[in-house]
Amino acid sequence: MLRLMRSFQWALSGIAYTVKTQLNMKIHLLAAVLVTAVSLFLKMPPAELAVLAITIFMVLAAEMFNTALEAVVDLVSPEQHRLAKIAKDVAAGAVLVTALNSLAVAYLLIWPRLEGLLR
Ligand SMILES: Nc1ncnc2c1ncn2[C@@H]1O[C@H](COP(=O)(O)OP(=O)(O)OP(=O)(O)O)[C@@H](O)[C@H]1O
Repeated sequence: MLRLMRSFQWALSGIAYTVKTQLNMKIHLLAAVLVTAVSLFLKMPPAELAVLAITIFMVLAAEMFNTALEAVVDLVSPEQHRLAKIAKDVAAGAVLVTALNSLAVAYLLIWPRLEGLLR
């Protein structure tokens, strides 16, 4: 039980590290809070809220994997290296892909409802 609690604590400190050190993570979290508030205000059905939740957590998890990979690359290759650049750029690209996906999901699920309200 103690081991489980320690692992949980370490996982939380990984989340805290990412929020503290990565500006992008702060931006993702702000966007997540705004999208959640708007979707609750719009009284979206549970299935659509679930899609939004999956989308939001995918972006946050991708940013954390990116941060972890950056740390490993800086550890093993503090000097410039072609492969270090590939690793960092591909990981950053993965975050961008999840962010683009979140824009598509917001456009498909939230925009039609907001547009309906504004009419
Ligand atoms: N050891 C390295 N060798 C080669 N290129 C690197 C290395 N470290 C970083 N780069 C490249 O330099 C650019 C900037 O990387 P850097 O890590 O400074 O910022 P970042 O990727 O935006 O991450 P963050 O700002 O979150 O620390 C990226 O294209 C990255 O791939």
